[in-house]
Amino acid sequence: MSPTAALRRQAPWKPLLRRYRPFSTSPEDGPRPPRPPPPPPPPPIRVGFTESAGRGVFATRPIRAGDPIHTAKPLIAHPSPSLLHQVSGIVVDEVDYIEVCYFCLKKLGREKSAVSLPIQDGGSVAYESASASTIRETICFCTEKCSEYSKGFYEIERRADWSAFDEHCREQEVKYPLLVKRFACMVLSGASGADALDILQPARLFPQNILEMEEEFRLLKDAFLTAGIAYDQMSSSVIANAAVGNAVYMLPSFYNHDCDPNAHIIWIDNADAKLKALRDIEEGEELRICYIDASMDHDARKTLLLEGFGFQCCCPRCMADD
Ligand SMILES: C[S@@+](CC[C@H](N)C(=O)[O-])C[C@H]1O[C@@H](n2cnc3c(N)ncnc32)[C@H](O)[C@@H]1O
Repeated sequence: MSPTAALRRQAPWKPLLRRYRPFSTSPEDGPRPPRPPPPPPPPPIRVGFTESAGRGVFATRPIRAGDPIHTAKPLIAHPSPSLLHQVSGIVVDEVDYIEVCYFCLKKLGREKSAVSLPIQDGGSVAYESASASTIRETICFCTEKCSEYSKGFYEIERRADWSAFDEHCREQEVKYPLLVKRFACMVLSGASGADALDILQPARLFPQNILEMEEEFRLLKDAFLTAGIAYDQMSSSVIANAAVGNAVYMLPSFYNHDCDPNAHIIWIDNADAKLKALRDIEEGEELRICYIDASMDHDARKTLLLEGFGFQCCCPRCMADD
C-alpha cells in the first residue's frame, strides 16, 4: 500500500476538508459568507371540503390560542370614499391629503400641500383626479412602491368620470362596487388577469343581488365608454365576482363563518389581513371566523346572515338555536 493510500485509510475525511477549503474560516480567507435565512414555514392550514358549507380552511397541525395563523395581502383594496378628501371648485390651492394610502390603505398623517400632478412630498406621492369637473379628489401613496404599483390602473381610473358611479355607491351605501371599479381598472391596465377572482365565484346569487349588480355594471360601463376606454377585455364575470365583495383576499375568502369562531382577522397597519387563533385548535379542525357581531341574538344573526351574506348559518350555535 502506498503511503498516500495508507493516510487516506486512516483519515478518510481529509480529502473532504480539502474540497471545502474555499469556505474555511481561517483568518486569511476572511469570514464565512452569511447563509440566507431559511424560507418561512408554510401556514398550518389547507383548503378542503366541509360537510355543510362548501369549501373551508382546516388546521394541518395544532394551533395554540393567540398564535398567528397566516397573513394575506389583498387582491384588491379600495379606501372608503369618506376618507377621500373632496374639494369643490375648479382651482384648488391647498388640500388635505387623503388619510390612507390609495393602494395599501396604510394610515397616513394629515399633511398639507399645494396640488400638482403628481405631488411628491416627504415620501408620499399624491395625484389629483381629473375625473369630475366640480369635485377634485386628492389621493396619495405611503411609498414610491405603492405609487409604482398603482400607476397603471390609476392612469385608467383617472381618465373616466366616476361621479355617477360614486354617487350610486354613496346613495346605496355599498362599498363593493368600488372594488369592482378598481379591479376593472387593474384588468384594463394589465395589472391583473380578468380571471384572477374566478375561483372565488359564489355558489349562489339571489335575484336581488343580480339586479343590483346589473345597475352597477351599467354605471361602470358608461364611465369607461364615455371616457373612450376600450371595454372589450372586461366581462360581466368581473362584476359577479367582485360585487360579492368579500372576494378581495384569496385565502381568507375560504374561511367559513361561525357564530362562535375559533379564529379572527385583524388589520393593523394596512389592508394586509392577519389571521389569529382565538382558542386552541386541533389538527384537522376547521378554522372559522365570525362575519358579523356575534353578540347579537339568534334571530338578528340569522336575518343578517341570510339577507346580508346570502346563506342560512349552520354553525353549532345556530343549530342549537342559541
Ligand atoms: C367567504 S365564503 C367561504 C368559502 C365557501 N364555503 C366556499 O366554498 O367558497 C362564504 C360562503 O360560505 C358558505 N358559508 C360560510 N359559513 C357558513 C355557515 N356557517 N353556514 C352555512 N354556509 C356557510 C356560504 O355559502 C357563504 O356564502
